[in-house]
This record gives sequence, structure tokens and C-alpha cells, in this order.
Amino acid sequence: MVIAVDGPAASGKGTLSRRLCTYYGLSYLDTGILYRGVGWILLSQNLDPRHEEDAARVARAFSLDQIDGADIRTPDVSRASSIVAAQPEVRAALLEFQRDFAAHPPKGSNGVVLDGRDIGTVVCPDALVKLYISASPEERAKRRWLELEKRDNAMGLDAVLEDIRRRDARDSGRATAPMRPATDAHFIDTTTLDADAVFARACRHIDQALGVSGAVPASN
Ligand SMILES: Nc1ncnc2c1ncn2[C@@H]1O[C@H](COP(=O)(O)OP(=O)(O)O)[C@@H](O)[C@H]1O
Ligand SMILES: Nc1ccn([C@@H]2O[C@H](COP(=O)(O)OP(=O)(O)O)[C@@H](O)[C@H]2O)c(=O)n1
Repeated sequence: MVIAVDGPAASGKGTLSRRLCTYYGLSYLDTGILYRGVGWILLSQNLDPRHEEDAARVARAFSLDQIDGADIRTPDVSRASSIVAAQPEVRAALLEFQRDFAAHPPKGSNGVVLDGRDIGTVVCPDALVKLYISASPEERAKRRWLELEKRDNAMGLDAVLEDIRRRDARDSGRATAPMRPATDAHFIDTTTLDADAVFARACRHIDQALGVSGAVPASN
């Protein structure tokens, strides 16, 4: 089975996706890694992510081993990833890898979870389950700020919120594969839900789609 998890920055997609993988025996692809990877390579070569020819060339040659050990979670890389993600040639170059992962789950797994911005709409429009995870920008900024603080990042909360708002606008406003819920996506607003509650809601929806009435897990 394929589960698509979409939503804006720091909404909790990765947290939920990893728990779903453990619980249902699925394999995980965080598709943000691909865009972050292209952004990181450009920055590390002192290239401008806005330069479409350079970004397309890097995306066409991209493989995960190129970013082995790289810190792709910095605010600069977040910004660069969102800039390259608006470029149609970059998206086209990264699409096949994602579809291939969805079509050929690693041996031994029951399927896949992909998280990103366009999984339910473009990458896997036939996914069995589509979840759209969101939260208020303020709550997401707080979550990301707490994360960055643990990594000794000195950015203030207001600056993190500003970055998140800008990235939301760029991701939802682009012409190619904009961030938006698929028409058949199940929406979960996580603003006032902790990770356990989000997981329980997602499981309830997935079990319904699978036609099983499993006990709703309190935590996993
Ligand atoms: N429901 C939640 N409530 C509070 N914090 C959360 C929740 N879900 C995730 N987090 C935390 O928020 C941060 C961003 O979560 P993450 O799953 O990485 O988001 P995304 O993949 O959407 O960027 C992480 O530090 C994570 O532990
Ligand atoms: N399927 C995807 C995944 C990520 N992205 C882009 O990549 C950027 C980084 O994605 P991410 O999922 O790692 O971001 P966070 O939610 O972790 O902050 C996003 O802001 C998008 O611009 C995308 O366009 N499509």
C-alpha cells in the first residue's frame, strides 16, 4: 500500500510518517530530502539556487550518496530547497526516483509512506490513503524553533516564523505541483494535537481505508 502524507513545513509529517512505518511495516521516503539535497549541493558549490540551469543540472545528476553526512536541515538549505522546488525541471528530474520508490517498496515491507508537498496530487495520485497534516504557522514556527535551538541555531522565533510564512507562500504559490491537499485527502489540523493524538487519528483513517477495525493505538 502507498500512504501519501503532505503538508507545510514543521507540521509533523515526518514524525507521523515514521510512526506509521513502524506500526504498519512500511518503508519511508522523506521527499523533502531530495529538494534539500539539491539546495545543499548548490550552496556548497557557491551556486545560486535561483539559477535554473545550474539547479536542473544538479537535480538530474542527484543521488542520495552525494549528501551523505551533509547538514541539510539548516535555515539556508530550507530556503534554497523551496527555491529550487519551484522550478519545473528540478521537479521533473526528481519525480522518477519518488515514483520508483513507491512502485517498488524495499523487500520485506508492506508498502511505503512518502511525505512531501505534492505526493497525493502528483507523485502518487492513486495512493490508498492521503493525509494532509497542518498546523497554524505560529505553532509550526515554535516546533521548528525548538528543533533549531537543540542544534545550537541562534535564530529567533520571529525569524523562524517569517521563514515559514515565506516558504509556505512559495510552496503553495508556484505553478508546478503547488502544495495543496488532494481533493480526496484526509485533513488533520495538529495545532492543538500532540504527536500521539495525530498518530491515533491517522491510524483510524487508515484502518477504515483498509477495512479493518483495529484498536486505535494510544502510542507507538
Ligand atoms: N503533534 C505535534 N505536536 C508538537 N510537536 C510536534 C508534533 N508533531 C511533530 N512535532 C515536532 O515538531 C517538529 C517538526 O516535526 P516534523 O515531523 O519534522 O515535521 P515536518 O516533517 O512536517 O517538517 C519536530 O521537532 C517534532 O518532534
Ligand atoms: N514533495 C516535496 C517535498 C519537498 N518540497 C520542497 O522542499 C522543501 C523542503 O521540504 P521538507 O519537507 O524537508 O521541509 P520541512 O517540512 O521539513 O520543513 C519544501 O519547502 C518544498 O519547497 C517540495 O516541493 N515537494
